[in-house]
Amino acid sequence: MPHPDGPTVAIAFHSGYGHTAVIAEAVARGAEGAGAEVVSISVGTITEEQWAQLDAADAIIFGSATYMGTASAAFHAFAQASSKRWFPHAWVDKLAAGFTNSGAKSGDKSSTLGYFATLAAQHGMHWISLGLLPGWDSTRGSEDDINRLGFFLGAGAQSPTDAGPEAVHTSDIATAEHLGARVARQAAIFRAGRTALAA
Ligand SMILES: Cc1cc2nc3c(=O)[nH]c(=O)nc-3n(C[C@H](O)[C@H](O)[C@H](O)COP(=O)(O)O)c2cc1C
Repeated sequence: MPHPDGPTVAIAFHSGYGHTAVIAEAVARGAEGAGAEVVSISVGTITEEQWAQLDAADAIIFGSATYMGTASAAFHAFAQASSKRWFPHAWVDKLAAGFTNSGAKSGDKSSTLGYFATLAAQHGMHWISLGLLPGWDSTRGSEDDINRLGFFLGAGAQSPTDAGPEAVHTSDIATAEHLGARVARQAAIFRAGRTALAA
């Protein structure tokens, strides 16, 4: 349930074949569970009303499948269209975070997350990292550990290329829920801080 004075977290994502959409839903669940109002926007079909929702959000979480070592073409088209917001510094001081999903365990997902962080910096946003230690990095670990792929910049997920969205890994879903909750909490802190400073 959104908290009445809670932050608004927007998720701006692209998923060509539905796997990354499962991760986006998990991010949304996590943010909602932490008291945020959540707006999920599939950027390939973004409308003027949805651009306005991004402008009004406290935080924007960027998400895309990794295609050819970066975000999808549809996500890049969205990012380039966001230059209209860059000119007037419309998104400055919002919080930002990111998630991606790909076929290989690595698959150059770091490159996609790094791109999201650069996009956020270009807009003057504050980047929120994943905030988890790596899972599955010792003999006691397993692929069921949260953050099993060991990312720091954001949430990473791996889905087999020959299976549908139902095969998205439960650990990656839990990791994405964590990211959504963390961004919602940080956004609530920023919101409360701004209110306190303005009083
Ligand atoms: C055009 C294209 C490029 C891809 N490039 C990569 C890549 O660079 N690294 C990787 O691990 N997987 C790559 N994949 C696999 C996708 O990332 C993977 O299937 C992912 O689950 C797709 O997510 P989606 O269903 O949200 O589109 C690529 C797939 C396509 C269609």
